[in-house]
Amino acid sequence: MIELKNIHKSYASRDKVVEALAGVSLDIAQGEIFGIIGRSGAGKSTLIRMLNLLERPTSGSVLLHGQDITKISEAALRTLRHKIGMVFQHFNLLTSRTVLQNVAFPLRLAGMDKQARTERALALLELVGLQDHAYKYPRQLSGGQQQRVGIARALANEPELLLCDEATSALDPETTQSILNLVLDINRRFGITVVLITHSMDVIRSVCDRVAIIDNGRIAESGEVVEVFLHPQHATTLSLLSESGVDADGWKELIEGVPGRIVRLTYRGHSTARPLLSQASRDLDVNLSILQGQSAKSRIRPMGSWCWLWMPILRAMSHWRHFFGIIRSITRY
Ligand SMILES: Nc1ncnc2c1ncn2[C@@H]1O[C@H](COP(=O)(O)OP(=O)(O)OP(=O)(O)O)[C@@H](O)[C@H]1O
Repeated sequence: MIELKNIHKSYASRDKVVEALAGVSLDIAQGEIFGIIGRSGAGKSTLIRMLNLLERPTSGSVLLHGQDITKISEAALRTLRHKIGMVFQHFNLLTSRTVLQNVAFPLRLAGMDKQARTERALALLELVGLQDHAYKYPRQLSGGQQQRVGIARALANEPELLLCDEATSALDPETTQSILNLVLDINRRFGITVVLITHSMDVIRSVCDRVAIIDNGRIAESGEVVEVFLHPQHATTLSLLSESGVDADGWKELIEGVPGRIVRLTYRGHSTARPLLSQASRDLDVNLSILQGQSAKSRIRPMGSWCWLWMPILRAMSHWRHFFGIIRSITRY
């Protein structure tokens, strides 16, 4: 649905040029929730703003359904933006307008008559669970409620793409989860493609199908969330994972001084809950010891597990593969 091709973006400030994006290429599929994560200053906001051309690339192309939107007229771009909703970190609501007026605002800009836009805004408020707050002002709502208003407003023109720019960063963990559940629900019910940027791997794990890690204006790595969590490659990914409690690099210390073979097994999906290791130990007659392991959940399904095993006697790896069948990977150290 969206293709970014070799995007560069430079900003000239008084004494130097900052290269915010240095050759970013990405594909985002229709109907998926795509997460972009990186440290502060990595280029996330610049990147997400390329998708509706709030920022224009210095070079490179942005293709939406195959059309390069950097080349379309301003009038065509205005029409296109109606089909792209955006949710902001600090909600960006009009403080002097009621909740209902805030949600109806984009409909007014699109020329819808008053009765129709009031009906649609009320339906949207019901969708986000705020039907009883229509005539309040933003200041009378909690942060989480204000973000629900922001989401209802972003959905007003029935967008096919929803951009979430740090939409949960100003919220506490419980409210964050309820907003993420709402985003997931909207994605499932209406098939809206969602691109979200965040600092948090927990946000990525909770809702995203795929993720790109951005570092210093470049894509450090990208892929299915499960794969990136189970097989992180880049130092930034490892440190972001470690901050969210996934010590994906801890095995290096474990290996030092341990005699025998060490293998790392990863498996995913429903096999996560099966007693695979004890079964394997019995059936293959090997002794093993678990040095470290973890299992985690992504979106609504179990994401998978990994563990490092110490095995004084290690049978042929092919036996293991045959035995588990569903094992994702076996790495031998
Ligand atoms: N309008 C601008 N003028 C000059 N430099 C800019 C501008 N916008 C962004 N930058 C610079 O580009 C780089 C990337 O900024 P960007 O806001 O995209 O990062 P970010 O990953 O979203 O950071 P944060 O998580 O802190 O919001 C930074 O070095 C930033 O200072």
